Amino acid sequence: MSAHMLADLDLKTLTVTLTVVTLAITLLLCLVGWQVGPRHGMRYWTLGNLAVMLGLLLNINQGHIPHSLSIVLANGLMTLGLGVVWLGLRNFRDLSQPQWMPMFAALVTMLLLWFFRYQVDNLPVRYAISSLVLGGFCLLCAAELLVPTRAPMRTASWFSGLIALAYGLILVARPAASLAGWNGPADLLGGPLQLITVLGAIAAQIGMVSGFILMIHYRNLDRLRALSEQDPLTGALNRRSLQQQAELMLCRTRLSNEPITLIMLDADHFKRINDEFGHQTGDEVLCHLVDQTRLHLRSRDLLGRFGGEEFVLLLPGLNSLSASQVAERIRQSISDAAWPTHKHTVNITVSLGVACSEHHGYDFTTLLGAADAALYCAKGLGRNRVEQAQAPGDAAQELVALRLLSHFRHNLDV
Ligand SMILES: Nc1nc2c(ncn2[C@@H]2O[C@H](COP(=O)(O)OP(=O)(O)OP(=O)(O)O)[C@@H](O)[C@H]2O)c(=O)[nH]1
Repeated sequence: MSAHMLADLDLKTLTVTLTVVTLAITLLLCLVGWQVGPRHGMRYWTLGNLAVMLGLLLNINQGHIPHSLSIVLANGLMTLGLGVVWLGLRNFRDLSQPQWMPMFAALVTMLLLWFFRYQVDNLPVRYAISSLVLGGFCLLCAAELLVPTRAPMRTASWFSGLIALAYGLILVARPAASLAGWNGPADLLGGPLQLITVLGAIAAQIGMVSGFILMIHYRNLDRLRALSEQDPLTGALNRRSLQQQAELMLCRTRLSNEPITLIMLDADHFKRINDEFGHQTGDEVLCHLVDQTRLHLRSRDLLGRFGGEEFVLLLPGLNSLSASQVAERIRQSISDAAWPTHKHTVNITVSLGVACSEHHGYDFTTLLGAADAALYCAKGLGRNRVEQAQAPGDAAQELVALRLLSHFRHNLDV
């Protein structure tokens, strides 16, 4: 925008526009808040914008209402509003929300403005105080937004954060510009820097609030995705997404020619735990099994609930020997960690079958079948043990015998 165009703009019209934009945005936030409920900081953002809008309304009536309202209270409300927006961002990130801080900042701002209006009438100092406090809160908002997060949340959060940072820097630079003599006392009420500040405020309002709404949208998407992918009881992947993610992982490891191992884990005599302690304890034991298992997994490993008390693990990059060692550690830690309920201590063990791509290839169903057969061996050989899958064709008859033995022991409950 050229200096001529800027000179054609008048501050009052721009400030009225900013007030109307803030009002529209507050209404929009109310509507969004209605849909998403009180969570996600939305209530703070709506209240914050409402306070900023009331402050602007008072401010544009300068000359028609007393300065105690149009300057002192107006700036107090704007400070409070931006502070409350900052609280909303902390609420969104599940951080503590020191509610005293915006109120304290607003009170101090009002006291100082009152002093520099009614005791010592000094416009540049008032200008510096309001710029520094409002700019400070914008920078605090930027600090909450420009944090490492995963895509696509990062796009929305950093978008808002960069806007808050840019606008915060403009605001705190204003007193410096005055000190440097770029903005004389006459310019404070309508000079180019003041016009740019108000234009910037309109853009920042629209940009930041659009970013907030996107942030809520991405968070809801994340939650929906987690709901559709996770087993609601244990938090492990559900069977459908286990299969999808396993097939992708198998494809990738085949292309990179890495080994990958599938482990099937099954709780021993789980029916007995349900019968003896009740289904609720049974459910808690399943969660405990998953927690214990996770302790031995890396972030890239997959853990899914295949059904009932049966879980599948996929360990990329591990051959059968290393994966069997992981399986053994899981078995050991579960059998060592008795599960204390409020009434009893439940001892639980697991059996595990291990099948590696080295012998069984990269097809999910084939690996699963091989690990399942190894699991049957582990059950047939007395449970609470790890068995490696036989190479294909090695021991078909032996497997049939072990399946029968496993069924027999299961029926006898030994
Ligand atoms: N509490 C609880 N129980 C479940 C859940 N899913 C399956 N089960 C129970 O898990 C038990 C599985 O029993 P079985 O298949 O006979 O196996 P098991 O008793 O563990 O015996 P082995 O596997 O042979 O050691 C059944 O009693 C199911 O009702 C669940 O989500 N919660």
